[in-house]
Amino acid sequence: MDLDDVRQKIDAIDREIITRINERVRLASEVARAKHAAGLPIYIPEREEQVFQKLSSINEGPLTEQAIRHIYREVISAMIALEQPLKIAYLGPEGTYTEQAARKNFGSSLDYHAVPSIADVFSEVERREADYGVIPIENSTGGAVIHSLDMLAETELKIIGQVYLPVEHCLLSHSKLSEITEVRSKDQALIQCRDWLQRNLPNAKQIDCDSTTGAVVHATKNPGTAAIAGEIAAERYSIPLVAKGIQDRKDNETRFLVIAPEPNNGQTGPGLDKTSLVFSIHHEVGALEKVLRSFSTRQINLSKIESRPSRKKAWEYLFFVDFDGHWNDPTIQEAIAELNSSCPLVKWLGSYPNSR
Ligand SMILES: C=C(O[C@@H]1C=C(C(=O)O)C=C[C@H]1O)C(=O)O
Repeated sequence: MDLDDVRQKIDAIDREIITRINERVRLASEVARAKHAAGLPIYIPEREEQVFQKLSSINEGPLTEQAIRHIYREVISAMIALEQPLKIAYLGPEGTYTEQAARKNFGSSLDYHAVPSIADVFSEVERREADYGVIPIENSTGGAVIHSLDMLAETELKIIGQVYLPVEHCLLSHSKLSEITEVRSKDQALIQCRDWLQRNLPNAKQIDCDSTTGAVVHATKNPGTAAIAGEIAAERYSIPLVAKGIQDRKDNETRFLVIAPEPNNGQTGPGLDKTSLVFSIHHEVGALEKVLRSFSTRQINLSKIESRPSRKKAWEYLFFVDFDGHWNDPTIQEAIAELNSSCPLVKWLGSYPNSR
């Protein structure tokens, strides 16, 4: 192989790619401006998912579907940033898994803003200080993030997207494993590493912190202490990795939600959307079963149900469900009409692309 020859070919292809990418950006900008003039949002999750789906169907490799998504995610992110400086509020501080999820969803060109609590993410978007918010909602090992569920029941904001992020926890410390007497992290991370901690640090004190990053900052200053956090935090705070992949399940994943002032306008397509809903029931025999039957008789697949105290009256509950399909699907509207006739509360939380 003549190296120079191949490199010349690569250079020519690069010229062509840059021209074509800029052509694509110009066209998307035109769409964006038209949307802006019509008072519509520039960022349309369901349209992006359609683009990603189309790309995977035409991709013949060797690049993977995921690699193609990453590349296009960045192209779209850069176009949006050219047109409008969208601001994304996320549960911080910088370096949290929620920041990784936000960047995975919106790409690296937007304006990211860390806030100290889940409630602050909601209020930033409610006050229009941020265009979108990103919050954790559930982990495959540790379960629900109850604070997020409680906030969703109260807010007028809508869920417009979801992000799944594989979560690999690391033990970070300036001390050796045998010298560690205290481990700090966010409660969910401690729960996800419960068995590992029991086996490897049975005598260490476990302390719950507001964020994994907060725990890392503490560990950088206090010998004998360790933090559980992601590898990114280790790099950012220059603290050694004592152990990697310490979560009890290798397939540990967290699901995050993107929240916005307005719901998505359109559907992604048949079988490609998910809907979240919260409802309450009367204290009657079979009330919950009746609701579930409204879904099952119509072949609507429930992917999750979670109950929480209503926080209005003792021993009254709210039920959070996720199911396949879009709020505007006629079959789903039929099921909702049944719920409305028997439930004191039925609140749509949003419909969004059911992408991984
Ligand atoms: C250009 C559009 O807007 C944005 C950019 C997209 C793109 O570059 O493909 C897709 C969806 C939107 O987030 C559009 O709605 O078509």
